[in-house]
Amino acid sequence: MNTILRITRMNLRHPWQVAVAIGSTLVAVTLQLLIPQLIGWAVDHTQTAIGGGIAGAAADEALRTSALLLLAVSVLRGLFTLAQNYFAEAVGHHIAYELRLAYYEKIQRLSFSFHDQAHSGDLITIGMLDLEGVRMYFSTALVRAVLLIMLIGIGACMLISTDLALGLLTLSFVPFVGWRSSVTQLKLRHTWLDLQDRLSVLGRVMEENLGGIRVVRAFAAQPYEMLKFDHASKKALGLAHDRVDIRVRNTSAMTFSFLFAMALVLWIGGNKVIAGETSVGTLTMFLTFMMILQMPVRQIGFMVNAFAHASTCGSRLFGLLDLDIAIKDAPGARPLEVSQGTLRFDNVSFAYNGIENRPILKNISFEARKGQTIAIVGPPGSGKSTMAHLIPRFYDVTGGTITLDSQDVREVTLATLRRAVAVVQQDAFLFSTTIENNVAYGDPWAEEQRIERASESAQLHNYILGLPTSYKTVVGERGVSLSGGQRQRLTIARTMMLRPSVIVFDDSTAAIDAATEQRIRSAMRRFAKDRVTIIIAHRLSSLMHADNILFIENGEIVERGTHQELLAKDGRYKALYDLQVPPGDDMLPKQEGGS
Ligand SMILES: Nc1ncnc2c1ncn2[C@@H]1O[C@H](COP(=O)(O)OP(=O)(O)OP(=O)(O)O)[C@@H](O)[C@H]1O
Repeated sequence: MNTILRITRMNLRHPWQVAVAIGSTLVAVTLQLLIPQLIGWAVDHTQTAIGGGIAGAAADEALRTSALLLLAVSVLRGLFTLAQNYFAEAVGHHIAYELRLAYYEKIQRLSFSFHDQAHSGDLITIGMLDLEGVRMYFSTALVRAVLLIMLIGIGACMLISTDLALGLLTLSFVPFVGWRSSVTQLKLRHTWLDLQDRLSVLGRVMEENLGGIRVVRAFAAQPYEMLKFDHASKKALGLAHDRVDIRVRNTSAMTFSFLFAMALVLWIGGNKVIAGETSVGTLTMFLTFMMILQMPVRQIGFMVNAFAHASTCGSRLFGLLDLDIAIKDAPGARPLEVSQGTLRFDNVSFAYNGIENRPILKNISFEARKGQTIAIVGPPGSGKSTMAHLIPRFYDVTGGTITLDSQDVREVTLATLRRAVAVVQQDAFLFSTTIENNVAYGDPWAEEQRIERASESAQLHNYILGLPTSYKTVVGERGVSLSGGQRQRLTIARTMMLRPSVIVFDDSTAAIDAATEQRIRSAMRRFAKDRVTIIIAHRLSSLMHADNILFIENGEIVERGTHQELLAKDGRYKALYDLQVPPGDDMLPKQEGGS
């Protein structure tokens, strides 16, 4: 009920369109109620004229007048129905527009901990189908309710006041058809929700298949994938059959009860006409009214369903819109001001979703000053990426503090923090647009020369120039037309377009060969002078030049120091070094001593 009230209140934010839609409905219904009366009146007048022996001109006149009146009423009714539909739809579309923006904005702001658990397919379903359910509420539920209440209510009063017995007979099919249609629609709705679930499973199977099409082909898994799809598809087909079954059986029952009531009206009404208790015109009016009432009464079910549908869709949609955002600006947060550019981790601990008994990071402390390079190395799953994700507040620390120039990252505005901290992600995600747009993603108005300089530093410029449409080349979905290494270099160029105070390379050169990586590092030397650089890598050649190397194991720093200091310690780092470098072979690039 709260959801319905909330949607109604949203509709009322467009008062004049709502007023025109409801006003037009009222006029259209009034005109519709005139039609049976006009027909009855025409029949009676014509009959009186024939009975009085003045057939010819008077009967003609009566017929012409009623035909013209009928035409005028029908045209007017059509025009008001048009206005009703137009404005009711307009209200719905305005609401859909507002909700779509609010929904998209909310999804943009919801924190990573939410997105870690939500399925993107489900979020798209809420944003499309549930939003559509709320959009339809005004025209299919509210306006239809006004129309049906008016039509059936006023019509019933008119008929009963004309002839009690015939009136009750005429309306006798209304409760049955109204009930059957509501039950049917609610049953259909139930199966519709099931069908939605099954279709979204089907969507997920398809989405996953398309996303992993290379894996499917490489494993020759098409038959298995077909089987999976067929299984999900058959379930949907079974439900679709059930729905047709429910609909057909109920349509027949409703049509039968209507025709049965009509036969009764004709029989008893006919007897009344013969007995002189009522006129042929009145009987015609009753029968015409039944015809007019048939469709709206069947729509009672649609209306009941529309209320239920709007309520379910609305509660899902509002459930998401009302979610509290875990990571947002603290009250009174100030813009981050960077002068020295010193990053500090002070006794930082972290656990995903606040699950304290599964800590991912424990008591991490280190400091990095402007111009320094910090490297993080350690076994897979030891918490390296997690450390990087805490700096721009993708997640909040569960203990300790992270500061940038002594300002706690939780106390500055998110917008300024994220401009100051750039992360080149492990997963090189590209948008399906041109190379130029991808590089300039963080600064869409950047001049061409800057885009080219960033691409040059990322060792991609020459490759791009060799493409037929150079920087205007479209990279395909997720950058599918580029190699893994090219994608990574493009994401490096994209980040170099920004001027962050802290830049994190999260295993972002893993797909780039060592020689190209070295050239990128040389090109970046000037860039690195003005900021803190954090390198996360498994390949020691990517990080051994760092000023400070942190070796992480099980979320703790177990060793720290420069490359030489760590080798001298003869601990975990040295063991990893020995694995990667054959004894006697020195990997440290001779021309590079530092960052
Ligand atoms: N979003 C998440 N929700 C819950 N647990 C997570 C999430 N991301 C990572 N983890 C867990 O946290 C631990 C550390 O993950 P993290 O990605 O930081 O490791 P890593 O050292 O960067 O690994 P790799 O070298 O393989 O990239 C892992 O055990 C992982 O399963």
